[in-house]
Amino acid sequence: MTFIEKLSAAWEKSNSLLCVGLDPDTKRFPEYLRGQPDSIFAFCKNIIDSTADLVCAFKPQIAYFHAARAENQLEDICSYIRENYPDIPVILDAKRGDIGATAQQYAREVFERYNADAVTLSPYMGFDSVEPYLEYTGKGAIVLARTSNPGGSDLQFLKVSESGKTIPLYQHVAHLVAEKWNTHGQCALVVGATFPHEIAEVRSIIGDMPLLIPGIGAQGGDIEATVNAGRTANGRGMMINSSRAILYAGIDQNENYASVSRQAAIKTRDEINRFR
Ligand SMILES: O=c1ccn([C@@H]2O[C@H](COP(=O)(O)O)[C@@H](O)[C@H]2O)c(=O)[nH]1
Repeated sequence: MTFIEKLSAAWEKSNSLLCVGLDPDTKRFPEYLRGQPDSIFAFCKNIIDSTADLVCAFKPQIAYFHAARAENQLEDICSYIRENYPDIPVILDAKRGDIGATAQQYAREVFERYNADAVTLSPYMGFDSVEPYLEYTGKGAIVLARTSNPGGSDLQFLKVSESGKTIPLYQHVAHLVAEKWNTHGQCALVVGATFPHEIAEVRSIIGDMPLLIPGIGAQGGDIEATVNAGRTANGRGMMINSSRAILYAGIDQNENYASVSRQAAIKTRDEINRFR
């Protein structure tokens, strides 16, 4: 099954557009897990088990695993999801971008070592930096267009000329991905929930291509405006990510933290669904 087929089936089965982000910050772990071996795996496993029926995807953020020298635990988490929740796509948030030869190695890492269904990519180095990921023909390539952080405007709002028109760079990226880079139909784009106007602009360029939308929850993005701007005609088309607001909702509850995370995920899913 390709990434897009798996995502479509997950939207259908879960009736959810929520993507839970796995950003395990050991400093924020509940007391009982701190200092335990493999605490990152244990923390994420509990979150996964308590939210799996509420999500259309999980998105591990690779930086948290690298910083803690915990790549082996990332491998275990990706395997755990595949074995126990085979219908849920795993998006590895790595924001890769490098020359082709190096990109080949990164693509091996994400698709062979971690066996993720999709990866996030920076478009800054152009098509040959993205191509090695596209060669894994059933896997997803999710390209940054308009990121959720304020500093994204430094570059993404620069005006470029395309077909005689002047448009912001993030729109040019959306055109490139939709019209040229989507060689196997497995591409998607990242647009932040903190910029609903830009979500609508990108949606008008890319048709029904999926959007990965981080920025609700801890970053304060507006769920109603996000859904109104990004949904497709069938009320889908989005993986709306929340990480910290779900992961750490209940850390003061110690062993019960994951049940509080579940409540936070239910609330977020339901709020998203209210506006679909
Ligand atoms: O534009 C972007 C692209 C990726 N991210 C990532 O999403 C999550 C957001 O975490 P929250 O705790 O829900 O704020 C995190 O992994 C980022 O690296 C993003 O925020 N913005």
